[in-house]
Amino acid sequence: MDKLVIEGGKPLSGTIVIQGAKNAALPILAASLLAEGTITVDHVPDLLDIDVMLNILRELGCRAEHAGGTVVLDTETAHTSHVPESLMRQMRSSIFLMGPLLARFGETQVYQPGGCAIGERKIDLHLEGLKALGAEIEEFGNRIICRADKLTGADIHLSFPSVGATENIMMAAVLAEGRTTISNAAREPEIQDLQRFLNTMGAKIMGAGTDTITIDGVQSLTPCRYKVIPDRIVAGTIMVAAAATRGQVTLQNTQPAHLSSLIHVLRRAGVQIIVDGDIIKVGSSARPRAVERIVTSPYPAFPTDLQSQVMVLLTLADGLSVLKETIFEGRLKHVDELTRMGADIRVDLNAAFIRGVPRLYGATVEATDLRAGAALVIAGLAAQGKTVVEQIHHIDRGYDKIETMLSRLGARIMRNSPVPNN
Ligand SMILES: CC(=O)N[C@H]1[C@@H](OP(=O)(O)OP(=O)(O)OC[C@H]2O[C@@H](n3ccc(=O)[nH]c3=O)[C@H](O)[C@@H]2O)O[C@H](CO)[C@@H](O)[C@@H]1O
Ligand SMILES: C=C(OP(=O)(O)O)C(=O)O
Repeated sequence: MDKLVIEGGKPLSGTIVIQGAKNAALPILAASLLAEGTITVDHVPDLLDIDVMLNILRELGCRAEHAGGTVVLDTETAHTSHVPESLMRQMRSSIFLMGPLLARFGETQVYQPGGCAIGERKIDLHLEGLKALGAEIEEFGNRIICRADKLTGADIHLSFPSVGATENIMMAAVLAEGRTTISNAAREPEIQDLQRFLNTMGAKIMGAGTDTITIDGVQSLTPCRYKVIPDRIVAGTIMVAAAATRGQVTLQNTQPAHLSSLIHVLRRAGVQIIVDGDIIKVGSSARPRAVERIVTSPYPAFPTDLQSQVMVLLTLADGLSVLKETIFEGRLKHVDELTRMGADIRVDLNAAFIRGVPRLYGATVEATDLRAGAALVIAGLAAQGKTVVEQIHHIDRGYDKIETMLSRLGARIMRNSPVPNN
């Protein structure tokens, strides 16, 4: 099992180019099945989850290559709509295959998806949406069979603006007959990216980024070349790491508008942030200030995917901060690990009360999920002494060689080996 070894206490400094977004690339790769031919997707990060998605697509009969950040995918040869259980269980995003496979083959057999243990993560809204479009769905334990001779547009109201359900319904509705309207849709930037990708292939979708998305069904889609948006969560992770180590970092290839809620929180904590086009400069030399109340909520509010990273900054702040997690009921597992590093955090239901301490101390800690792992890496960078982060396959799901990225910013971090003395 790989580990990250970090010698903390060195401010991050330098310039970094932000990778393409995992959460945009994954649905885009699944949606490629809706067109038959060669699709090229640029700026696809080199991640475990992307490998799993490409393996599933290969298993379905597609040809897929991923080199130099570009995926070339031939979907014409896809010949089955059955996804093996072992692959489904490797990540949550395998569920994105359901909508496109149903639309293309008129039937699909999938399984309950896997993924990080951050909460129950039901898929009822995905299934209800597909049923509204005309699918018949049968569940046999973990196994789900969806069939539809024909998909027909429908008005679908989501009781919660689920990102994945919005995307799955969009993908299924693209080739349906007539108009589909999704109300209370999720508004995340990755949904806008999916709309742009599908429209580039000839779909007629409007409204992504608002809470009402309208999809006018078309007969077929044409393969295209497309570039994925920058990863706002990776950018946010680096911004917090820069602030927590009291460093100076310039981030290139960002979309600052996607990071407004984080920028607001960091400024409240006293971190200097300069935005210039697609560049964000983050600088901090003093102890951060506590932030009274941060609540994770659907976009454009503060993202759950940055909750654990920001918590690390607040463990070092002057005063008492409160951070409330409202999206996933099991996403505070990093608290115990941060406590091992000297943090003073009390959890009451879904709220963390964080009393800042002057410093954290290196320890051996375990990544319990993707973003919790990223948070522990930030804690290790800011801490005094050596930190070992275990179970880092979680981190590899979402960060393209995190140790290389951080080493370029001067961090003393190595995979599986003693840290260098730079
Ligand atoms: C690949 C991807 O894009 N992942 C992101 C996506 O996950 P994902 O698409 O899984 O997140 P959702 O927005 O669907 O889930 C949010 C909440 O809705 C609940 N829910 C969801 C679907 C459903 O059918 N029934 C139901 O009850 C979930 O249990 C959770 O409590 O959005 C999350 C919330 O911003 C992010 O943390 C993930 O990084
Ligand atoms: C929870 C996340 O991803 P997934 O939905 O793929 O598990 C994440 O990116 O933080």
